[in-house]
Amino acid sequence: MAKAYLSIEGVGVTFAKGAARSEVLTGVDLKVDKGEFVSIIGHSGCGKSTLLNVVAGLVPVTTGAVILDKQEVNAPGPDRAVVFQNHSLLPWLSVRENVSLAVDKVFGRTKTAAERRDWTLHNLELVKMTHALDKRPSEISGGMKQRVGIARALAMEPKVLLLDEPFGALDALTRAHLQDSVMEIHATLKNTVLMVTHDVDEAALLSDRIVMMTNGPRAAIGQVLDVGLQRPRDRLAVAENPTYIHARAAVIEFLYARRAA
Ligand SMILES: Nc1ncnc2c1ncn2[C@@H]1O[C@H](COP(=O)(O)OP(=O)(O)OP(=O)(O)O)[C@@H](O)[C@H]1O
Repeated sequence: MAKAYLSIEGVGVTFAKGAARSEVLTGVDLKVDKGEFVSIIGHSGCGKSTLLNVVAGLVPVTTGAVILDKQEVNAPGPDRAVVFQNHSLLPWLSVRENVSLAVDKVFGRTKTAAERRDWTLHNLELVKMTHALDKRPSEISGGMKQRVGIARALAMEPKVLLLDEPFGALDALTRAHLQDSVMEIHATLKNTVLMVTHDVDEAALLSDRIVMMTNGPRAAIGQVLDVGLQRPRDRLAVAENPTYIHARAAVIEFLYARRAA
């Protein structure tokens, strides 16, 4: 059998503080193919971000391993770019500089200065932010900041894009625009994406598969749903689509009937 591109194998995480230990994740197994968009959903505090942070290399596993493209993950790296809920842009740098800093770091040896400039612009074009190149983060909206964060992550050409509730702090309309942008980018770049979300509609609209986690402590994967919706997906059209309605209902049933917090 072909090996998965990203493989989470028997991952368990226990946090220890002094004598106190809390086992947050146990026996998490998940295989993600190249180009797949996978969402992780579950009740608050079950360990979704912890799992994403393990893949990012920010939290060490207590048991098991994460293998990405045949290499074991044990530290953060540019092959796994993370976009967090609250933007992490540097306030003293412009939009362009926030992205070019990452581009220079990753491609300083392999691309010329002109290529790096073009690459920075190209990624800001992908998220429709070239109108604000010289603005600082304090001068742009929350949605725009998340767009820049996504451009910065994409510009690193990661093997996996890790999204930790990237739209969680945005109003509904901005959120919808950003979700559409992420779908367009995914259609163009065919990148591999792992996204944590609380939002059932978002998970059903964006994902190929939805990973549903059991409640913590000792959270594990309870069920994995194949969404089975054709792409490209249109948010208005899917609302009437039986496959979408079924996927949504299955996640709601898991979260609120079988795993009520
Ligand atoms: N560094 C840490 N040290 C100790 N405990 C931690 C640490 N990080 C997370 N936890 C604990 O692990 C559990 C899972 O947290 P995590 O943030 O992964 O959950 P989550 O499902 O992403 O939550 P939410 O949906 O509310 O963001 C929580 O009980 C949290 O307090």
